[in-house]
This record gives sequence, C-alpha cells and structure tokens, in this order.
Amino acid sequence: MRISVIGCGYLGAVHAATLASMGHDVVGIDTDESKVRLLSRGVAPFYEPGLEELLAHTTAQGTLRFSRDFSETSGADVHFLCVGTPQSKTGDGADLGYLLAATQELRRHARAGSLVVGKSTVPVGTVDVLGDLLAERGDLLLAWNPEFLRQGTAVKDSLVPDRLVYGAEGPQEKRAVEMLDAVYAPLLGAGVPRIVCNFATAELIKSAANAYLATKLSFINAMGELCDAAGADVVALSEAMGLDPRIGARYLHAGLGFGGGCLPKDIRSLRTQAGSLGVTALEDWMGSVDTINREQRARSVSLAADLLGGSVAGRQVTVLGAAFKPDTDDIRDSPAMDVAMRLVEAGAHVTVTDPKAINNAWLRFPQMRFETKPLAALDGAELVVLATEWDEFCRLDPAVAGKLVRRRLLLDTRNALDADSWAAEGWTVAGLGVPGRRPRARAAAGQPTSV
Ligand SMILES: NC(=O)C1=CN([C@@H]2O[C@H](COP(=O)(O)OP(=O)(O)OC[C@H]3O[C@@H](n4cnc5c(N)ncnc54)[C@H](O)[C@@H]3O)[C@@H](O)[C@H]2O)C=CC1
Ligand SMILES: O=C(O)[C@H]1O[C@H](OP(=O)(O)OP(=O)(O)OC[C@H]2O[C@@H](n3ccc(=O)[nH]c3=O)[C@H](O)[C@@H]2O)[C@H](O)[C@@H](O)[C@@H]1O
Repeated sequence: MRISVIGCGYLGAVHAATLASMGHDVVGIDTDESKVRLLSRGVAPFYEPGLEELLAHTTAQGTLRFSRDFSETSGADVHFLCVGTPQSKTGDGADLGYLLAATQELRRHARAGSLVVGKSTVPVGTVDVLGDLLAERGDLLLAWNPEFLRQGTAVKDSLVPDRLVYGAEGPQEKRAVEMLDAVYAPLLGAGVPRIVCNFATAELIKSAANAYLATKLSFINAMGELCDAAGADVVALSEAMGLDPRIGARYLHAGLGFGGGCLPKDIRSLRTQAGSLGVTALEDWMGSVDTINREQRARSVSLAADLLGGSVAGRQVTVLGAAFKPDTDDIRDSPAMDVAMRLVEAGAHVTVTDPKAINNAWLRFPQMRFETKPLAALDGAELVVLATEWDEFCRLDPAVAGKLVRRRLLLDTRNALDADSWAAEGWTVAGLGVPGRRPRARAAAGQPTSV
C-alpha cells in the first residue's frame, strides 16, 4: 500500500521504516528540516537499536523516502499521524497543537477515500475533534491505532507487537478495518491479536496501559520506601512477588523510578482527563503515582548527601547515565538528569557520562561536565551514582573503578549492580529500598577509601 507517516520522531521514524520493510511504499513527513535531511540519507536522527540498518535498507531500495512537503501525502491510501503530544507548557494536560496543525495540513492534501489513522497518544475525545476537522472534506476516513512500542526495543516491538488496537466506528468502520488489516497483513498473518473498538476505547486503552505500568512502578517504589523504614529488602521482595504469574516480574524493578517522553506526561494527562470528567478516584490515584515517582529522585539526592556526611556541596560526584533508560539517547524527563541537576543545585561538582545521550544532554545542561568514557568520568570522584543501568556500567570492574576514584562510595539508584562484588573491592554500596546496603551516614562519610 502507499502510506504516509506524519511526524518522524522516536515513534514515526520507526513506524515508517518498519512499514517500508513490510513491503509498503512509504513517505515520511516532518517539519524538522535537519531530521528529514538525515532520514533521507538513511541515517537515524536519534539512537534506536536496529533502526539505522532498517532505514539504510529501505531508503536505498526506494520503498521509504522523507520530505517536509505535505503535498507528498496526496498519493497515499493511508496516513499515520505520529506527531508529538507533549505535556502542555501551562498545565498537566496534553498539548494537541502539533496534532491539530498536522491534521489541518493533511486535510488539504489527502486524496478522497484515503484513511487518516492516529497513532499519537491523546486524551479521550480527541478523535472526535479531529473527526470534526476532517468532516469539512467529507470524503476522508478516520481510525485510531494507538502504539505500544518502547524506545530501545522499538523495531522489534513494531515488527512483533503484543497486540494491534483499531478504534473505528460509524459507517466507515468496515472499510477502515479492511484498510488497516491490509497495512498490517504480515503481522496479522503471524498471529498478532487485533482488537477493534470504538474511538474512546482505543484512546483509553493506550492511556490505561501506560498508567498501569506507571502504577506498578510507583507501587514497588512505595514498597521500597517501606522496606527502608522496616529494614526489609525490596529487591528480594520484588523478586518473590514477580514469581507469582498473576503479578509478573516486569515493571517491578524498584529504584529511581520512571521518566521519558511518555509515562510521566501520560499519567498527568490521564489525571487531568479524569478530573475534568469527575472521576476523582482515578484523578487522585494518578496524582499519587506521580508524587511517589518524583519523590524517588529527591530520596536519591538525600541519600547521596547522607553518604557524603550530610551534604554534597563542594564534592565531586560522577553520575553514570543521562538517558531516561538504557538503549536510548532520549533525555526527556530523564530521572538521571534530574538527579544530576539536583546535585548541582546542592553545590556538587557533577560529571555525567552516558554511552549515547551526551550530545543531547550537554547543550541543555551547561552546569555540569560531560565525559564520553566512563573510566574518565570516574577520575577523582568522591561519590559514584548509577542512574541509568546501561550494560556498559553494569559490567564496570569495581577494582578498576576503585583505583580511579578518591572515595569508594557507590549509590546504585537502579539496584542494578552486584553489590557484593563491589563491596568485596572495598566499596560502600547504597541503594533505594535496600537498607541492609545503606551505611549509617556518618560511618560512610568517615571512611575515605582513596588509594
Ligand atoms: N516515543 C515512543 O516510544 C512512543 C510515543 N508515542 C506517542 O507518539 C507521539 C510522538 O512521540 P515521539 O515520536 O516520542 O515524539 P517526537 O518529539 O520524537 O516526534 C514528533 C515529531 O513530530 C514532528 N512534527 C511536529 N509537528 C509536526 C507537523 N505539524 N507536521 C509534521 N511533523 C511534525 C516533530 O518535528 C518530531 O520529529 C506522542 O503522542 C507519544 O506519546 C506512543 C508510543 C511510543
Ligand atoms: O507510550 C509510550 O511512549 C511508551 O511508554 C513506555 O515505553 P518507554 O517510555 O519507551 O519506556 P519503558 O521501557 O516503559 O520505561 C519507562 C521508565 O520506567 C523505568 N522502569 C522500567 C521498568 C522497571 O522495572 N523499572 C523502571 O524504573 C525505566 O527506567 C524508564 O525510565 C511503555 O512501556 C510503552 O509501551 C509505550 O508505548
């Protein structure tokens, strides 16, 4: 099929490339000139494992191209809207400005009978607003097809998704479903489940999925706080809970909490939606999930101060990680950068290292020093904070690291390192929800371990 993908960021570029790899003829449209230039050369404008290979292949064989010119959408049978829906600058709700602008532009160029499909994450009721916009044409179809891919595994998640959701309704429903089935024929043929529902349900399925993941994360982090107070160990607790198949081990990894361009803004948007529809229980719930998550960042910084004898002021602190999670260069609402910034504000001299996200971080955070190599970043550190659990950091040799730092103090905010092997090399290791590993503040500060 001939397909246009509007908005070629973390979602749209992957969607365009995977559709082209399935044999469709795809044009990606974006307003960002530099992004279009890179993508047109088969180069990924951000780090996403497997994307560059897919882009290089599909652009070279001519099934994928990119443009800033919306008139290029006129040849397509199906248009996917993949533009951003960030948190509004003035509140907790979603900013739909990009989506409305893209839809208006598409309305001018889409050919009669083509299907407009939303993939961006939106508040419930948005599809009706877009439907009204498109109704002025009267000859376009509309459907909603929310996306569940994760950054870092986006290519695999797109090629082997857990499910496909189609929001379709009214007289256009049958035709819209047929067209989406044709787009996703290889996936449906491989047995991927497909759920067809009305617009509001499709919108809410997406919001509910992210809210549930966030809930699970804040639940285990709240339990971690209780573990700290009670002398229990959240790592063992979550392992035991996760072995119950009704609960499951995923999204039960306690630590610094969630960030990124989606979960935080999506729970705030859902909170706002629940509030405006009078569903106060959900509104309060989402508020608590958000508060618990934010507090993990503050708790990490206060633990860092404890480890350094009460204050980080004037101390050299190395933060391992800038990205909001491993395997991405994305620093949107990154817990790692939030912690690094709070440490700077508390007077620490902070060095940050990350395998992929330094380019994104250094322009936005001139207050800190950046190093591309972790060993260089460790040089002279009085405290090391693991904030993003990249494999490269988890494989660090504690003996080698110990020779570089001034003091062997490690705060593993992701509970990701093998604390015993670090302790065996003379490191004092602390984490969130693992009070057994948490030293008394004064004792830790009183034992400099420089070599
Ligand atoms: N990043 C992810 O893993 C996922 C994102 N989503 C949702 O997908 C949407 C997009 O998210 P991301 O790709 O992360 O955002 P992004 O910010 O990386 O990409 C958005 C792109 O849209 C472009 N754009 C903005 N206005 C435009 C317009 N009028 N016409 C054409 N292009 C325009 C921007 O230049 C940018 O390249 C959001 O609603 C998000 O919640 C859903 C699932 C996964
Ligand atoms: O709507 C979206 O954009 C996407 O949001 C999330 O995907 P993503 O933001 O890429 O990242 P996740 O892998 O879900 O991680 C989110 C955050 O939770 C944290 N996390 C995750 C798992 C865990 O056990 N513990 C934990 O702290 C991660 O470090 C990260 O900061 C969802 O997982 C996707 O299904 C969804 O499509």
